Amino acid sequence: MPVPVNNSIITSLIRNAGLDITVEQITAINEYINLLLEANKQINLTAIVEEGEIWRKHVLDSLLIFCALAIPAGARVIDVGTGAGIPGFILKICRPDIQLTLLEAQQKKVKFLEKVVARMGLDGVDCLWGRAEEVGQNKNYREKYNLAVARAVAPLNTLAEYCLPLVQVEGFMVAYKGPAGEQELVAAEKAINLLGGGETKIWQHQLPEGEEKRIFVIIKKEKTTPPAYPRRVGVPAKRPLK
Ligand SMILES: C[S@@+](CC[C@H](N)C(=O)[O-])C[C@H]1O[C@@H](n2cnc3c(N)ncnc32)[C@H](O)[C@@H]1O
Repeated sequence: MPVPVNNSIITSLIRNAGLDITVEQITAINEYINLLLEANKQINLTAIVEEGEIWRKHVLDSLLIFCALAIPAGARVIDVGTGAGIPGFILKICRPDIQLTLLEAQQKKVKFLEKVVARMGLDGVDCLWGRAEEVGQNKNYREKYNLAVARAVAPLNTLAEYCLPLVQVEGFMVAYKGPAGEQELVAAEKAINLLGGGETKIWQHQLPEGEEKRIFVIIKKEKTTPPAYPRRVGVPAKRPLK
């Protein structure tokens, strides 16, 4: 069992970023972290295993979206390439009103996601095993979300092809990026436009202590995505739109 990080340290870490968190939410996130670290002994879910670093680099980073974008009550949110459920689970714990889909290509990770949902009794979470290229062509998911988020999945031009087909017109996609986020946005501008994206914004923040630069690329969907996108599995990564 990991040594719990002091609640007041967590609270000040999060408050210093302009956010708030309740004791109940800290407890729920700790429960998730314990499940994550336990499962990580069997399957590779996270390279970060020190609890304070999990709070800083996974939890705080996930929560920063609340500074970058107002997410409407009851929003339908999809986390594309969620891995162990980051940022999706963290957002759901802090905003239980959202309807969350966790999309992940690796079945063993989806089994972990399902275990977390069952153990923590989370409502309104759908764990979906699949590839974004296929799910984006499925009428049950295509253009059904107010918000698509993705962290550490693909360069922005590929990621836009994974995410934008899932977002309804007037909705948003948010890509969690590091320092290369701005350059990736320049390289992805044509792809974003072709896929129905419109206005784009950058919101940035330095994580405390390590001071890693975090860039959030926020893309508003303004037109329907043409039916040809997303292309077949593997094509958006092999031949990114230019
Ligand atoms: C580096 S992990 C990041 C996981 C998590 N988002 C995070 O920030 O910790 C990338 C995940 O995206 C998944 N992935 C990559 N391409 C995908 C696709 N086309 N459709 C669905 N999942 C995908 C991988 O299986 C992997 O679990």
